Amino acid sequence: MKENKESYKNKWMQLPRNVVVGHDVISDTGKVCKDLKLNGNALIVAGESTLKAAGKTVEACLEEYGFNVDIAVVRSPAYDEVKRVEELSTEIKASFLLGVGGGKSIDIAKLASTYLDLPFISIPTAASHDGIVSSRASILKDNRTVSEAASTPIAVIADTAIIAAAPYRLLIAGCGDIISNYTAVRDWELAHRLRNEPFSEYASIISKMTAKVLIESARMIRPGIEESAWTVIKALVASGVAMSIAGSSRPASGSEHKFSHALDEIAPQPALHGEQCGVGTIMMMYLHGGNWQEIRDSLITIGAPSCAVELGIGEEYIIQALLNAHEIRPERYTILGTGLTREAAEKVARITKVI
Ligand SMILES: NC(=O)C1=CN([C@@H]2O[C@H](COP(=O)(O)OP(=O)(O)OC[C@H]3O[C@@H](n4cnc5c(N)ncnc54)[C@H](O)[C@@H]3O)[C@@H](O)[C@H]2O)C=CC1
Ligand SMILES: O=C(CO)COP(=O)(O)O
Ligand SMILES: [Zn+2]
Repeated sequence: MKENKESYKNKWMQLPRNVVVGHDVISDTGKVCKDLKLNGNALIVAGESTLKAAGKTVEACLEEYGFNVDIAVVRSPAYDEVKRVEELSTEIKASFLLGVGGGKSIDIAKLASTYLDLPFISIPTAASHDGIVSSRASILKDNRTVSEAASTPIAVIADTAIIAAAPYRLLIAGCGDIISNYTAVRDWELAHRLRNEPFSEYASIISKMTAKVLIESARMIRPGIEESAWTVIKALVASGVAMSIAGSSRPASGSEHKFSHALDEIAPQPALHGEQCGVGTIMMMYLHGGNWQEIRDSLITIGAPSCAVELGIGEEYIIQALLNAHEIRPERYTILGTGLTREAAEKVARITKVI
């Protein structure tokens, strides 16, 4: 019986073909696209500030190689933005998309290209998250973050000069997103033991290794230094590869991410994704009975937030997010189980000095 063409797509490990990292690699964008045999019309998907930081350069480099280029400026990673990008892509008969910016721009471009079945190129302008190469997109649906399967970029172009020049806070956020892999993998192992959830040794080892290497190099992560950008980008790429191998965000998203997503829903001014995940990791590592002090010390060494005050979020929102967290993606079992009591939430936040 001829297997349904679509079925293999639930089993594949989709990885990017070319990952280009280095000083001024952005000027190779046209060549990278030509080498990938891409032709025709390109659609750049970027935010306001990332259009200035890199989008206009990408446009010029593509036009130099004969591509027609259009630009979509996006704001929040919501479905209506994805829809708008899809419609524009269809209107201009785009043959490929390029996500230029932080995680939100990249996710919107990633998901729109998935729906359109078009090639997608990821051009991070900051090392702030590990969605750079992943086969996932985290999109807002009714104010709740949902993680969707998406097409892995066919190429990643990470210009370390641009990334090093981005606000240092973004690099620190990327470190937080990587360090969070420690508790994400512990949650995954727990779900495998308690619920026989499918588990990938390879993906979990790669994911833990990114956090270990980053923590060991915490002292050399500094603002404005391309070497630091390189170190974090390599970790983010490896973490994204772990997600692609697992075919889910499990290696990089557990209870600490549920906490961050819960904060996004209730905090008046959420902090950056990676900053919230870092603080969540401290508390979830405590719940796991692990070395939460090491996590906290590493975040402090890097200069990342380690408490509510440094996140700029009130204590009550931290407690409430801890109480709500288990309801985010309830099918994903973590150390939060069926939820914390208020006493337990206050205790973990106090003992770990988050509040
Ligand atoms: N798909 C996946 O596997 C993953 C997705 N994510 C998603 O990514 C998002 C978080 O990404 P972030 O980058 O933290 O948020 P973001 O996309 O909102 O970017 C943060 C801010 O940095 C600015 N920025 C980026 N590059 C800049 C530059 N070079 N110069 C000046 N400003 C610059 C952006 O304009 C934005 O204001 C969340 O929505 C999260 O859910 C996070 C991890 C994995
Ligand atoms: O942020 C991510 C990994 O760092 C993606 O995780 P989610 O699947 O929770 O959106
Ligand atoms: Zn994350």
